[in-house]
Parts: sequence; structure tokens; C-alpha cells
Amino acid sequence: MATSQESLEGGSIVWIDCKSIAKSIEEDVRKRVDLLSFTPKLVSVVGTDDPSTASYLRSQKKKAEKLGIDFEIIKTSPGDFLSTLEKLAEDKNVNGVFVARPLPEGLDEKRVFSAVPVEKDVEGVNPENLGFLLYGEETFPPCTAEAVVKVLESVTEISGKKVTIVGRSVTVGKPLAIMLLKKGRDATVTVCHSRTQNLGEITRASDIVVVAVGKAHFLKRDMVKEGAIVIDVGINYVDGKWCGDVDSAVEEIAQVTPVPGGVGQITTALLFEHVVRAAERQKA
Ligand SMILES: Nc1nc2c(c(=O)[nH]1)N[C@@H](CN(C=O)c1ccc(C(=O)N[C@@H](CCC(=O)O)C(=O)O)cc1)CN2
Repeated sequence: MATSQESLEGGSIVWIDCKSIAKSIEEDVRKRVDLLSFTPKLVSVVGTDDPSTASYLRSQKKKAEKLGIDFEIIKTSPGDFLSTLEKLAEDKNVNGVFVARPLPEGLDEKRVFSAVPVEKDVEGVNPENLGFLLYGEETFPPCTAEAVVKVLESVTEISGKKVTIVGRSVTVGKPLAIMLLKKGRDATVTVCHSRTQNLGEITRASDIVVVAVGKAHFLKRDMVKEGAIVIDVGINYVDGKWCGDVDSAVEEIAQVTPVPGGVGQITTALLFEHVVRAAERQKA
């Protein structure tokens, strides 16, 4: 599923059409919400004034209204963070809990994300949900990693492909590697990071490159082979606008996911698919 337009040099830029993927997920969510006898509820807990977090929460609010899902933001102090999560865990009217990053100073991610009950962990960051991935159990996979898998499944046969993931975060790089290794997907995966030697050599030898480093325009044209598929997971706020981790020149030789309008909107659509899935499982 790709769209294309003329590049400056007369070649054709092939962007991967993420909008249709996000749209179809949202249509499915809307239908499933309407089948429930109650309105599902997502609560997002935030502990900082980080601007990109605020932007993401605004996107969540808009999407929740569009999908008919109740949405609440709870701003809490570091001292009350865990007790807030404990209350939400017990609240039968809350189906999904999202914990915004970055966490306030001094809070341990493992401790905080473990306080989100597995059955309400709609972002898939509870260590138990992450551990299930090792067994091929993807009840609540991390949304961004799942979004990348959906994009790849829409544009190519993953089996046997050489995939390089640049970035080894707990919520994207590492779980995505496990998900692509799963039987039935069968990719050959390399995970690179800030200490990797000869990164360009590795990425140039790859059929698929996934970039999730949080550095604007990080992946350059000379780091990608002609005809590769490049998934840009980055979402960086630079000079008042969003841009990705992939330099625009890469579009001249590879199929690329755009930013904005790429993986990010599929990620959010999947967050809400997890909310309605959590609600369906909790009502049963
Ligand atoms: N627990 C989490 N906390 C935060 C996340 C996250 O994914 N999980 N994201 C960061 C900020 N961020 C990415 O680093 C981010 C900022 C803004 C958006 C956003 O507006 N997304 C739009 C779509 C954008 C696009 O089309 O690409 C949307 O969702 O509609 C997403 C992520 C903050 N904390």
C-alpha cells in the first residue's frame, strides 16, 4: 500500500500510505465501541509539563472524541503518582491506563509501569506484557512496535527479509525485534544503537530499516540501499514543526513512511484499539 509523487529530480518518491491503515483501524474501533453496552474509558496520567507530551495528549483527546471513547487526563505529582495508578487499577469504570513519558524525576519506569494492571496496560509497557512477547503472546504489544509491524505487513513479505532496527528502547526497538522474529513473521533482525560500529554499512545491507532514535534527520541517503523500505518512527519537534529521524533525501531512493502522517497516527489508532479490546475483555 504505497502512494507516490514526483521527486525534484523527476524520480518518483514512494511514501507508504499510513493514513489508510490508521483509518481502517479507527473504523473498526468505532464499530466495536458502538457494540458495547457502556462507553469505554481511557485515563492518561501525566507528571510533567513536557511540550511533546502535551501535544500527544491533545491528539489522544481529539481521537477519543472521534471514536466515542471517554477520555480523562490526570496530572499528578511525583509523590502521588503510584497511588493514582493504584486507584485507577481498582476503578471499574476505567478500562485503559496510559502513563505519559517522561516520568517525573526520581520515579523508576519499571516500578511505575508495573503499577498499571496488565489488563488495563493499553500501551503495552507493563513488564509482564513485554515478557509475553517472548512467547509470541501479543495481547497488548507496545503500540509503536505494533504500528511498524502493521506497516511492514501492508507493503511487503517480512519473512526472510533483513531488517535493521536503529534504536534499542524498551518501548520500540527491543519489542519490535522480538515481534519481527516471531514465527510467521520470520525476519532476520539486527538491532543497532549508539555504540554500533559502521552503522551505515549495516543499514545499507538491509532490505528494511526502522529508525527510532529520536534524532531529527538521522538516517541519511548514503545509509540506505536503492529500493529499501524505511520506517521512520521518529517524531521530533524542530523549528515549530514535527519531523522524523529520516532525512528527506532518503525518499529519492526508498519507500519511506512520512512524518507527520506516518507511524505516529497508526500508533494512536492502535492505542484506542487496545482500549476497546481491554473494555471487551473486562466486560466478559
Ligand atoms: N507513554 C508515552 N508517552 C509519550 C509518548 C508515547 O508514545 N508514549 N510520546 C511522546 C511524544 N511523542 C513522541 O515522542 C509524540 C508527540 C506527538 C505525537 C502526535 O501528535 N501524534 C499524532 C500523529 C502525528 C503524526 O501524524 O505522525 C497523533 O497521535 O495523532 C505522538 C508522539 C510523549 N510521551
